Amino acid sequence: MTTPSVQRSGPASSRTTAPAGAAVPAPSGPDPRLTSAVMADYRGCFGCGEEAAGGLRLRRTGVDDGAVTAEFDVRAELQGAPGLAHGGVLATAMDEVLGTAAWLLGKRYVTGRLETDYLAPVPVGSTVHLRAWCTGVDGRKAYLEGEGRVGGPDGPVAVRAAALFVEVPEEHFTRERVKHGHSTKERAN
Ligand SMILES: CCCCCCCCCCCCCC(=O)SCCNC(=O)CCNC(=O)[C@H](O)C(C)(C)COP(=O)(O)OP(=O)(O)OC[C@H]1O[C@@H](n2cnc3c(N)ncnc32)[C@H](O)[C@@H]1OP(=O)(O)O
Repeated sequence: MTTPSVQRSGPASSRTTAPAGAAVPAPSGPDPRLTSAVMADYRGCFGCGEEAAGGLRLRRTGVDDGAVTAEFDVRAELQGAPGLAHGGVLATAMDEVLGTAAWLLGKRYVTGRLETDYLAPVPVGSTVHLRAWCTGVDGRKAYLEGEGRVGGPDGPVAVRAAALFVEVPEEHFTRERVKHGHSTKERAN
């Protein structure tokens, strides 16, 4: 994935900045291992799942200039201050689109660190247009950045994020389910 030409108005912290010389891999699409029964089902995802009634219902829209694109509508139940999107909702949206960009690196990643800058209030009723891209991979660590704009894909940036994702084995997901008694078949029941 090539790093797109976006302007940043402030640096990520040292913990979310790729080290000099870190490779920026091309998006390879989901690794076949990610389509296992454990990893394939995101219907209940708070960020993107169509069955998560109170969730963001973020829609992935494609890849543009090396960045993953997505959008979501700020429904009334996603507000914090009256009439404005909750900051945690915007952080969740950034996590989701950054996670999608990490997914396209073809391995299993989880968020290790997420940094968010809030630049402008986001009104209820607006659509947030999101982009995320990888700035480098260093061993198990993938560095990603992203932004959310309002008023259209080229509108002003309202939220910006930088993150470190860490590659994990599939057992990362199964061992917690086993520990807490959740079955992968549970959702079908
Ligand atoms: C097309 C279809 C698409 C579908 C797409 C679906 C997309 C879904 C999108 C979903 C999106 C939502 C996504 C979500 O919400 S993921 C859910 C939220 N995240 C988690 O639950 C993760 C919880 N944390 C852990 O499990 C462990 O702590 C991890 C796995 C992260 C690391 O524990 P582990 O024992 O395995 O490894 P390690 O500790 O040796 O660390 C390894 C390296 O990483 C460095 N490090 C670690 N943490 C930090 C930190 N905070 N700042 C800076 N550095 C950090 C560390 O120094 C080390 O570096 P080095 O010493 O090697 O140099």
